[in-house]
Amino acid sequence: MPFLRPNHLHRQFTALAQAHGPIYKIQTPSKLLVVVSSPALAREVLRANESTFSVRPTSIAVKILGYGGMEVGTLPWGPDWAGLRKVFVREMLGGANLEECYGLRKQQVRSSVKEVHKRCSGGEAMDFGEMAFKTTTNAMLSMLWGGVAGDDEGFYGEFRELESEMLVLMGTPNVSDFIPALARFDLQGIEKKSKKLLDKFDEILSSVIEERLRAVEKRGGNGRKDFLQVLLDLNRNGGSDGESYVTTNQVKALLMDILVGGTDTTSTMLEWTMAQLVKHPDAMSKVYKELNEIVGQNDIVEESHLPNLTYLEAVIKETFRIHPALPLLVPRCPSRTCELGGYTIPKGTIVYLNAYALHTDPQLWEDPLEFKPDRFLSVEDDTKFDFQGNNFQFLPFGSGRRVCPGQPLAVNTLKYVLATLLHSFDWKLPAGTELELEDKFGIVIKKMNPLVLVPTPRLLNLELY
Ligand code: HEM
Repeated sequence: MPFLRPNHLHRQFTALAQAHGPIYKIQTPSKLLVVVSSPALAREVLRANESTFSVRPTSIAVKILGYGGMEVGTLPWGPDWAGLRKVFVREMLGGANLEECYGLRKQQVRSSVKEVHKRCSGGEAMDFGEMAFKTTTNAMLSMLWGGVAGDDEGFYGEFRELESEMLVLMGTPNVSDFIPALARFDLQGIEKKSKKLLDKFDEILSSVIEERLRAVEKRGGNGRKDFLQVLLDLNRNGGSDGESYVTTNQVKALLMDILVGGTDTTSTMLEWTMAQLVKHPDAMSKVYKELNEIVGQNDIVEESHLPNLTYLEAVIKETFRIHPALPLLVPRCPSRTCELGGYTIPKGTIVYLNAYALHTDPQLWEDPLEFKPDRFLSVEDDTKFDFQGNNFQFLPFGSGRRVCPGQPLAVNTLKYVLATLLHSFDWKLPAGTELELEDKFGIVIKKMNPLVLVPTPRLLNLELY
């Protein structure tokens, strides 16, 4: 334990697997951690024994900030989790609903293009990651509650601050979690800070809900079917199956799932993908060629173009392979003592699946640390390396019954925003600067230094901006 370096944990876990094999344990003062790093063992955890491994370890901060452990990510496997997950997957992120929200996403993405274009005229360099975060957050917020607050700079700033505070609290190792006897002293103040932070989030969510209820009462409905309205309808009437009723706190917890689970992860991947493209001009030229062929320079990118952008998809997959946003996925816990790889795993052990180790294993991938998107094009069966975790060599969104339910939304948003920003602008490093790809550890693995780029318009028709 004292030898672990939090800043390089996924790489250190990978090196330990090379020395000690695909399953090993780390003993902390009160918890046993097990790290798994082979496709065969990942399959055992995520598929063969998935009902045993469908519980997540939780922490004091995560529990408080998830409305008392009410959100999909922390609920233990069982009817409550299954009910909420069904609402999430079918009612909110189901294909038809995602399509219905396209107009809302598009509005936000086009407004980012406008803003970048405005800043282009002076040859200004910009922090690409910051812009990616803002675009993604606004796109998500517009789907959540119609962008009521998404256009508001003050709200955006406040949200940005609250979210990063939340990630810090969730990611800080808490003595109270490791030594429960000390929990009542809250030595690091994490419990107190988490409660205070939840109050702030709750104030925002309550006011958004109240505002919507007032609007609906006044106008008899505002005609919009964003996620908030879907949830409020379920809160009032239940679902079409006569079940799927959600309480007001569950509505808030589900909104938090998207706000916190969806924005930082997706925008971080946008930044990494752009960084890899800037670093690899050959791949960048191929992306531009594909955009010219599929979209053309006299049109704008629409989501209907996305299925045909196969090279861009390969670039995105290759980026997920080398820079998985959650390299250790979200840990699991066996609900009973069981066997894994010939070892006994006691109930309650924290099991990490090291996706980074699987993604960079030289036995599984040729030149694993090289950026080669073409490797995803030469796969005959295109479901082989899908984002659903059907191949245990490639697990950026996990796999099995607890696979990331936001995956379709995340990949769609990532592709759409990236295709639009690339189609509209050329992106270069400011003169005299160099690009490095160092990362920093956190709940989400981000670039250590911001990606600063200079955009130049590439479309001749100015009306397209
Ligand atoms: C690039 C973006 C994203 C990445 C890399 C990512 C990755 C993951 C991973 C690895 C897991 C754990 C899966 C497992 O244990 O097998 C997960 C779970 C989850 N993700 Fe995502 N995610 C992303 C975007 C999103 C979005 C957009 C949402 C919401 C709209 C979301 C909501 C969730 C939730 C609620 C869970 C918990 C599911 C459960 O425990 O049943 N994620 N995500």
